[in-house]
Amino acid sequence: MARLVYLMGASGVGKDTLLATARNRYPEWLVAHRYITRESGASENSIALSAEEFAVRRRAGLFCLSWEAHGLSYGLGIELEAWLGCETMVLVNGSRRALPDACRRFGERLLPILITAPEGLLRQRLLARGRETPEAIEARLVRHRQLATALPEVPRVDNAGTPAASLAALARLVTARCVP
Ligand SMILES: Nc1ncnc2c1ncn2[C@@H]1O[C@H](COP(=O)(O)OP(=O)(O)O)[C@@H](O)[C@H]1O
Ligand SMILES: O=P(O)(O)OC[C@H]1O[C@H](OP(=O)(O)OP(=O)(O)O)[C@H](O)[C@@H]1O
Repeated sequence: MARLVYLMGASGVGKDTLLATARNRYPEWLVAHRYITRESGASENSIALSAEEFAVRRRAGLFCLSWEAHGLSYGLGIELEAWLGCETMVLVNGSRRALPDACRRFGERLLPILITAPEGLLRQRLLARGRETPEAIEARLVRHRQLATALPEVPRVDNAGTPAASLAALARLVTARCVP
């Protein structure tokens, strides 16, 4: 069965970096791009849309999943469902708050995984990434604190170490849950 590996975790925890590492090591894993109402950052490969463009596409049903966070809109395109239809494994950078919608849309094909790192490291990484202002970074950490103890039942990958170590942990999880 095709699976949608749905990575979640605080902003700055390293989801996009892990996806880029995965894409490099496992070209057969399809990493889906996101549509976001901001420019793409260096550690990701997202498609920038204006708020108006995003709204038009949402109304037209072009997103299989969309959510709002940090004053921005995020969407995953319906193309992803065609990819799943080809019995491929698809990986996405998702939202914890959008997980119930993802479960409804993808059912048993969904494999949710929480990426974790201590808050001090998140702040350090967000500051080093330099995409947001210090105020916006603090707001992201506040959102994270509200969600820090959420989803105790979801399998986790600790990303306090190297991307290579996290990729190995992710691959073990995916193999255990997805390979018959
Ligand atoms: N395992 C890691 N070790 C050190 N730095 C990392 C690691 N993972 C990510 N980073 C760095 O942390 C910052 C945030 O990572 P990013 O992948 O953009 O996070 P997210 O997609 O979860 O917001 C980036 O500058 C990235 O280079
Ligand atoms: O419901 P939450 O789990 O808090 O997630 C909210 C959003 O925040 C993160 O995006 P962000 O713009 O920070 O970019 P990122 O994906 O690079 O972190 C994450 O990827 C989600 O899109």
